[in-house]
Amino acid sequence: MDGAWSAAAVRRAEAQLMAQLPPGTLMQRAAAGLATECARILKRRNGGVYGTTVIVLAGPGDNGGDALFAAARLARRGVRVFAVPVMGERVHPVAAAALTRAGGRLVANPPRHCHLLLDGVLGIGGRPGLPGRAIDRLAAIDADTIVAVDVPSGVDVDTGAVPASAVTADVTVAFGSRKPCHVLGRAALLVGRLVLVDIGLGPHLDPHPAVRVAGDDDLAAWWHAPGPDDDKYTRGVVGVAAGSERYPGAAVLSTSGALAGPSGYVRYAGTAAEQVRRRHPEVVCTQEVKEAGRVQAWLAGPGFGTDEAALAELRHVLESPAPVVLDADALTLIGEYPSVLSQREAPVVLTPHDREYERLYGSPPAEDRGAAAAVLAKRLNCTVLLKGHHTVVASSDGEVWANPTGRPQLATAGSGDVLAGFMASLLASGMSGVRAAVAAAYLHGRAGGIAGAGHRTVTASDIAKALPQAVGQTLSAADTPGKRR
Ligand SMILES: NC(=O)C1=CN([C@@H]2O[C@H](COP(=O)(O)OP(=O)(O)OC[C@H]3O[C@@H](n4cnc5c(N)ncnc54)[C@H](O)[C@@H]3O)[C@@H](O)[C@H]2O)[C@@H](O)CC1
Ligand SMILES: Nc1ncnc2c1ncn2[C@@H]1O[C@H](COP(=O)(O)OP(=O)(O)O)[C@@H](O)[C@H]1O
Ligand SMILES: [K+]
Repeated sequence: MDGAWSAAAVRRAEAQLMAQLPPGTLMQRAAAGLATECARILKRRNGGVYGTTVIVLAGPGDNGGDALFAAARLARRGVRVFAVPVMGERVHPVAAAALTRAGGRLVANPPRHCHLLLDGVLGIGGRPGLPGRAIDRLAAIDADTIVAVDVPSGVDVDTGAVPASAVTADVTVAFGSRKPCHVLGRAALLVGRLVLVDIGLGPHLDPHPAVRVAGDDDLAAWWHAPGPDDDKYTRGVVGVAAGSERYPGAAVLSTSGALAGPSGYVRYAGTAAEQVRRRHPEVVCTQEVKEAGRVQAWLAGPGFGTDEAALAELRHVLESPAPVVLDADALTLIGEYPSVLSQREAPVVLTPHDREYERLYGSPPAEDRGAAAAVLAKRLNCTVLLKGHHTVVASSDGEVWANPTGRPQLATAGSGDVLAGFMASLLASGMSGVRAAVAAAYLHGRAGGIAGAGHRTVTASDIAKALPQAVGQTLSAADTPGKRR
């Protein structure tokens, strides 16, 4: 499991590491990694490093120091470097001297164009928002590539919120570890491509990051691959209560998602039985939840309606001792009748988008989306998967995960139905609520990538079709492909 660490946690780790090293070592490691990445970008875009132009926006702290030391390394390779102090004249004095010694210049008025702009305004010591001079400079300079040093300046490092102006980077070179702003909220959209530079912080970081980020190895360790003694029941039976006469498609799509998961049997209960059977002959269909028989997990809600009949079906699902995923109309019903959840003991995963979140919580999610998911999870004693460009999962005891695989093509009608069906299958196979939510978002995002490769348009059906390949790719990429049950 990877993760993102808060500014305070990074500082604690840095303090431990710095105590073992000669002064300035860490900053030199950071600057060396940053200069290497800048040189790579300049070579790729301009065929070489020599003779290119780099502008540094330099703040007063160590973030500016990193940028200036890196720029000094570039200046020694023949890059024309112009550094602009953006908070009065305050800049890291030792780094500024190193830059001038290497032939770079500190200027108030840089050229209008540069091949690469280094954003060294603010790092983990920054409060949200940019100083005025930095905003003016960013607007006036035409840069081929903007590289943010550690974080895009102006973002809220610990939450990913962007309450005021901030830099939009093409590449962010982060030191030691990810920070929450790299993976959460609007800030994550300003990061561009993230490059991590190892400065030796790893062993000193708290084992519990502020935000967890799953990878292929986690998915493989959690995945329940069938063993020789398994049958379709022992692999888990998933029940899908979705669709209505008006929205039969939601039933078809959520059963598509469920069929792509690891469980051995999919039951469908609802009025779209005919359409589901026609599209998926392997699904066993009934008209009502009560007739469906035993399952190891339920999904309820997509295209379900919010009338009396839907509420009654939701109650039947919640009476079952099996874990459930509640999506779409089921979330609206929970918002209206929160008491239907009160007797629940088995795990519940809620999968709201922002409008559904508002129905459940009473106000839209805060810009700190990790905290927003966590407060709702705590209040309702459920796992919450808060959808968005960077989907977040929170457990009721405050564990927060950010999904690293999403992409905008996933924003297509019915995509959430596929996600919810797939998640219910993971739950039925025996995964915990949090893992099922994290794993479903991860593989759904990856399936979107497979379906949308080469800029192809993507439909929800395409995502469902790509899910088995996403699973295959993920398990093959990991060291240990799937555990036996
Ligand atoms: N501590 C270390 O050993 C290392 C730190 N590194 C770098 O150091 C950075 C952190 O440096 P600092 O702690 O000096 O902090 P910053 O460089 O982030 O800047 C802090 C300064 O900016 C001012 N400031 C903060 N927010 C502002 C705002 N919105 N508007 C105007 N002024 C604002 C503060 O008052 C303070 O003077 C990291 O992000 C990283 O780039 C790296 O060199 C790796 C090693
Ligand atoms: N801009 C975006 N970038 C990446 N993923 C997105 C974006 N917008 C939405 N998504 C994802 O697309 C899916 C949409 O689900 P949902 O809103 O429930 O759609 P529907 O109700 O039509 O099925 C979610 O997985 C969500 O995280
Ligand atoms: K920065």
